[in-house]
Amino acid sequence: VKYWEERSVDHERAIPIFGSMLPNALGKCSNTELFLDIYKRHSNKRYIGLHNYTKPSLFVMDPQLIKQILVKEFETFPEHLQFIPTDVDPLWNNNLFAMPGGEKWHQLRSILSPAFTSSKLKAMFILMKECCNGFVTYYKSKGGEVDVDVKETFTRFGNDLIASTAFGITCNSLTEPKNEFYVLAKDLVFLSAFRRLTILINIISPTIAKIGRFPFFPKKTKDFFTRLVKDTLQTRREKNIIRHDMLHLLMEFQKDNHTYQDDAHDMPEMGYAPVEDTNFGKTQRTIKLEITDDIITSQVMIFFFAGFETVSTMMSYTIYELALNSDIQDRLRNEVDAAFKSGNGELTYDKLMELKYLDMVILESLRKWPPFILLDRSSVRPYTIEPNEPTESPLLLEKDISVIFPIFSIQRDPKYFPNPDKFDPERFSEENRNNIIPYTYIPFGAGPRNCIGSRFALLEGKLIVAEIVRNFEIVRIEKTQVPIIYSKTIFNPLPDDGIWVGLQQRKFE
Ligand code: HEM
Repeated sequence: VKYWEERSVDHERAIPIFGSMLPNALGKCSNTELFLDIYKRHSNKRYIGLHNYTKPSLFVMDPQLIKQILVKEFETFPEHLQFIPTDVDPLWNNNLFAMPGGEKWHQLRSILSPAFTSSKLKAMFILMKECCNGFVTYYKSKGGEVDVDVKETFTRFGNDLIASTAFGITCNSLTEPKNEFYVLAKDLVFLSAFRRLTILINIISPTIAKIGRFPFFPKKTKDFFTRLVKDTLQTRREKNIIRHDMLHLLMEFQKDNHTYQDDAHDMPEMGYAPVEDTNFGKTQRTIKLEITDDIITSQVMIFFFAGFETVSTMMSYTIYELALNSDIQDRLRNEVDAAFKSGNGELTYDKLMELKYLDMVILESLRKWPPFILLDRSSVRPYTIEPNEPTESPLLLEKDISVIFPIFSIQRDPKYFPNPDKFDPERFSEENRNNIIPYTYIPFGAGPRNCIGSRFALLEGKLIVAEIVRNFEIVRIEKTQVPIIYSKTIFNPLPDDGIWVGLQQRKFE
């Protein structure tokens, strides 16, 4: 616990085992509040040291330094802190997120990137629309006004959407709430107390974690999804089935495992560029990695894992803010209604992309409520942070040091976003967005390891929000929590009792 003191770095107090995390470990506050408090105590500094339990971690708050570590020094900080030892659960360890940042990750990232270009997203848009229609039809069938826990319902919607676009499976978790896919998928994504403990053991003592060999995914769910992917692959191969989803794209790559021109430059201008562009992925690469069925399974699992909770959080908070801000809702509805009208009652991909106010609303939702409160990186070689001022000294970071970037706190800092608790889409108007200080808005991360699914997530989020605003008035009800009381056990900024709003069916002449 003297790690930072010995290096004369300003730091948060730490105690054995719990490090700087005691208030959360004792259930006194949520993670969101813990990190927000730490940030507020030190927000005039570039960085401080803290202890993530026993792991010394550098807590970086300065946007310039964030850029330096995430982008310029990517080769020094190319990976995340490992949740479990690298050889314990291949299904987890072989996915893009968990993989250490070497050549294998580079190659896999290059292989997967084309799945998220505009042409591929456009093809998947049709599948997304089917899921949206299912959602709207379900709530319309209830008639009048319904009270909805949007977190729960978007978790179901997000499940069906990613089941369709990644796994190639059709399910309706609203009309069949206990379908096997949904029940097991929740098991996969939900971090039970035991799974959280295994992650913690790996942070506190990687040696014990290596001996324990606790897998990341529960066996039953892992077996179910592995079998499902294998069976789907086999059926498609036998019957030559083509469905425009991620499984199909991965199968195509498996067949033609050579060189391709990464068409990342074909990315649509999805409103405000969610991440800093880098040159990575824009050059021609020769892919040597063999895409086995197991590698395919690992990737669809991570798309599921990474895109299920995050997207449902983004959509829930957007709808929640619209319920609380009726003026913003009305303005958005006017824009959406006009788009439906010009498409004769249909919302096309191109029309959706043109909706500027919708873009501003979603971006502001991701500012105020980023689904991940932190980003992290680990170093693979020593690195020195040079001083910025005469009073500072160089700081030598050793190999394997963990670096944390408090996205939630930065995006709620009044220095960067005045009146930060106000939901104000104008921050992202065409004139204003240029004034946002780079690296103070990074809900999808930044640098080569940014979120590969950001455009997919924005498309999905925009589509369902537009459909809801088109078909329902969103209203505040008694159960709508203001302010939100964060759960002390869920890592990210969510309440324990759901996010409630009322949906009133609109009447069209
Ligand atoms: C609103 C929704 C989402 C948010 C806020 C989000 C956020 C993030 C963040 C913060 C990271 C880490 C970036 C970094 O460390 O710089 C990440 C990584 C990742 N995300 Fe997302 N994500 C979302 C949706 C999705 C979706 C829908 C998918 C897949 C279809 C996805 C797949 C991934 C993958 C595979 C990675 C790891 C990338 C790599 O390490 O190369 N995410 N996401």
